Amino acid sequence: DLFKKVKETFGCLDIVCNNAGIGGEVYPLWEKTIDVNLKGTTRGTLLALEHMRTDKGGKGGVIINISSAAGLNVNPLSPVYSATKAGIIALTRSLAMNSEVKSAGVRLNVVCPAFVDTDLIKEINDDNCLDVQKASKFIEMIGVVSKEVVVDCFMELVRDVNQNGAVVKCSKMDGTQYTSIEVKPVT
Ligand SMILES: NC(=O)c1ccc[n+]([C@@H]2O[C@H](COP(=O)([O-])OP(=O)(O)OC[C@H]3O[C@@H](n4cnc5c(N)ncnc54)[C@H](O)[C@@H]3O)[C@@H](O)[C@H]2O)c1
Ligand SMILES: CCCCC/C=C\C=C\[C@H](O)C/C=C\C/C=C\CCCC(=O)O
Repeated sequence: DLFKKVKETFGCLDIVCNNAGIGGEVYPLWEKTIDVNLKGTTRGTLLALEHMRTDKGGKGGVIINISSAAGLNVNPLSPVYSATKAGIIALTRSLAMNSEVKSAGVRLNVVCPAFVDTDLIKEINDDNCLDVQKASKFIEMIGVVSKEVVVDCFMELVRDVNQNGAVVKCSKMDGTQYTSIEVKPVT
């Protein structure tokens, strides 16, 4: 598998980004959206952890998952997509706050971009959006950030060893913001 090959080639696996994602709101595409976005990211995260945890022979590291502002806010035009992205935030934060994962030297953070200048928003259609006309107006209102803004945010979360469980939103309108969600400590 890919992670094994990385370890053989470079000696360890220390940075993983789960980025793959699609939009799809009609049957059977909405089920594929859950499979790719939520199940794919979950599978990638759990597998990466197995290879990175110091208590399992890894050297520690950081996992960055790509969610969306649609996972933080509501998105009436693509509710299934939005649900998958909310799930990614919950998965990432929960694992980041797990004491065994923390002790094993792995950090997990999540990036939540609003609209970004990529193929995903160029391909908005009746299959992945409940109202394409409204979506175009919505995108115009929210604005579109460049890929570089998202990459900068990603790199900051990789480099800053103090960041664990961070949820960072980047949007044209509000810039890059660390969100704060109350955590009730589990005893
Ligand atoms: N573009 C945006 O406005 C925006 C905003 C917020 C979050 N995101 C998220 O950013 C991530 C990247 O998307 P993007 O905007 O670059 O769009 P994109 O369509 O350009 O890229 C998506 C990538 O996912 C890959 N992919 C899709 N299904 C896959 C599968 N089953 N297995 C492996 N790879 C698969 C594609 O090959 C493609 O490279 C996604 O998770 C997306 O939800 C995008
Ligand atoms: C609107 C239809 C989107 C269809 C799915 C395709 C692309 C999705 C791209 C992004 O992930 C959507 C991101 C953000 C939109 C949702 C909410 C915006 C909230 C803005 C804010 O909180 O500042």
